[in-house]
Amino acid sequence: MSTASGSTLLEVAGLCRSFDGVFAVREVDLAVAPGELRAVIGPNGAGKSTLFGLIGGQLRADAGTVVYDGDRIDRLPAHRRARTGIAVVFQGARVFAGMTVLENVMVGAHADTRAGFFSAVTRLGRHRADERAIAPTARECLARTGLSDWADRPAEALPLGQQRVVQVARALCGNPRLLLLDEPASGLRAAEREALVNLIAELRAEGLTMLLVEHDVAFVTRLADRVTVLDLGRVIAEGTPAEIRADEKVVAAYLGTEVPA
Ligand SMILES: Nc1ncnc2c1ncn2[C@@H]1O[C@H](COP(=O)(O)OP(=O)(O)OP(=O)(O)O)[C@@H](O)[C@H]1O
Repeated sequence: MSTASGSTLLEVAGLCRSFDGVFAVREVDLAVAPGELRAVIGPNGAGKSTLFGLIGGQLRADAGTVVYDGDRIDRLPAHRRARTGIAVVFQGARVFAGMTVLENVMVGAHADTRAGFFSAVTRLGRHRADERAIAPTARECLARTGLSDWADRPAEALPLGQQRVVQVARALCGNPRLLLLDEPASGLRAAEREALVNLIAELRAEGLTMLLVEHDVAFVTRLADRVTVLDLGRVIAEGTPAEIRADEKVVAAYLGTEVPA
């Protein structure tokens, strides 16, 4: 099937997923243009991570479609979606201990899924020819993310903020056209968040299409072209950051947690 127009890279329609009979994601529609940075926000339990998994392929939809670059991908396993050019940075993902920063990033060229990372880790070192081919790309990704000086350090020795940047560099190593980020700023200190905001802004300026799932409204409203707001699994609002901040339904959904001015 080929439904996406030239102005849409990712098109989600009527997407539903329930757990134990309760909807986590309900009739969600979402269309992301090439080069767009789309944020998905919502209070705890709104369905953000579920939607993320339905797009990345870690979860299967009960109903609805996910069309990427004109093709339906909702029945594909995660590693096949990755091969089409969708890269994922998972919530709370950790670097591989016992590997350098460069090696961690090189895994991204092999790895298609979280499970795939482990086979990729064991493959690294066994296929020296592959390594020689991938290393220049990985070094480019390190340069792009400001990590070049850390290339040969043990990844687990880096501060958490830079470990998060390693995850982004690893995702970039697969040369994605769509980058999915699930709460990349969680647990980071203010200066680390600032560095991450700047990095994501640079990737946006380079034209990379991104879907950023985030609990922190202030973080995304500084970055996003458009914001989709979920509450109880449904889209309750979509618009520019300014429109979203002024939306009464959004303010009500976040009642008590304060939508920043
Ligand atoms: N694997 C699962 N099994 C059962 N219920 C689940 C599962 N995953 C999610 N849910 C439920 O689906 C709903 C949406 O959860 P989800 O994690 O997608 O929300 P979220 O917006 O990402 O929340 P948070 O901001 O707290 O991470 C919640 O009610 C959650 O309890």
